[in-house]
Amino acid sequence: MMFDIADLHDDALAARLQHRIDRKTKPLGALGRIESLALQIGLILGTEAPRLQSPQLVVFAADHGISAQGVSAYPQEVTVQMVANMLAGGAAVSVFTRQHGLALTVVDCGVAADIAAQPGLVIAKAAKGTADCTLGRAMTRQQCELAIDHGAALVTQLPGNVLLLGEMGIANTSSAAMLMSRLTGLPIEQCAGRGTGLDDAGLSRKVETLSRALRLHEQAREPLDVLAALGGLEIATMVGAVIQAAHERRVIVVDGFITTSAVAVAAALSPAVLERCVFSHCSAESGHAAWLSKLGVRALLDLGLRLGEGSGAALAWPLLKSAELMLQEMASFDSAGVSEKNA
Ligand SMILES: O=C(O)c1ccc[n+]([C@@H]2O[C@H](COP(=O)([O-])O)[C@@H](O)[C@H]2O)c1
Ligand SMILES: Cc1cc2nc[nH]c2cc1C
Repeated sequence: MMFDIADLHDDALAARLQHRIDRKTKPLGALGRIESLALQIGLILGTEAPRLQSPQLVVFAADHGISAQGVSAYPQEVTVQMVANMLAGGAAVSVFTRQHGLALTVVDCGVAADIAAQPGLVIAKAAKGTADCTLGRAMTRQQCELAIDHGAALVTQLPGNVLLLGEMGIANTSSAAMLMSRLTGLPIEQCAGRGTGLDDAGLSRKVETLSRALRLHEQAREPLDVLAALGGLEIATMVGAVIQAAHERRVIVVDGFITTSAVAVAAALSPAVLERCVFSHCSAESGHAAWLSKLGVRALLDLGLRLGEGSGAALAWPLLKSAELMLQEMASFDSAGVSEKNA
């Protein structure tokens, strides 16, 4: 697995892209964040005329041993039930990917139950769920590395140049919150949220449980150790997918709190990964805003979303498409014969 991702610094290309954007028929800067998005897409794809091709939304699914501690508002079997729903076309991510013509793949990275082979499903199971990390490591180092390899191998098989991240896993906001706390140094109270909808008592119990797990794994400090001790199989698989996609210079669309945890681990291994990431939205999960700001990034949307699945990434897709088409199709002051700004 390659962890050294080159940074995208290309001042000449950045200047050419910015010039193209500035010559479009609009007051300077008037398309706001769509302009910076177009610049970013051009830099990732390494061209003044970027084309987004064959966008792939991948949902990484797995179960979490820590769900036995009552840290989620829903039971573990919802993971496999929602995978079935996604494949049958009835989940939010199924609807939004269909709406926008995005390819949808669901990956069983470690769902406790076995799922029958079927179209749209990839089986890349490093284990049948993680162990309860309040009692020991969530994954062995071997399982964790196998999951990372699965994610990288999967991306090499996907067409196109855009990867949209989604995930499904009951209790995975617990893993993501612990990763956030350990990677950022923020106290767990600022990282853990209500997830699928815990009440106040449930949230207190979750914070107490996660504090205990963090104390048990006090020694885990290096990114891959932290991931193995506290992470999830879907998160580890996403880490591999993100690193591979960054290496191949794909545009990576990051969804909510859990997909951010995978990107944060990947960025801890190789910071230039972040230059390839577009953050679709700021999740309503309470730690997400602080994490985005710690990472030094800004999300496109703020819609109160807290679903996961890649639903936010799919909703943000038309904005990426508009940024691409702005560069491609919008006239310039010269081509349209529009008068320039007053001197
Ligand atoms: O993406 C988010 O920001 C997000 C926030 C809260 C919940 N989720 C989804 O809800 C599940 C995890 O919530 P929980 O309460 O079981 O830890 C998992 O399937 C996620 O996809 C996702
Ligand atoms: C119903 C349901 C759908 C989900 N999609 C992603 N996480 C989820 C959690 C639940 C509980």
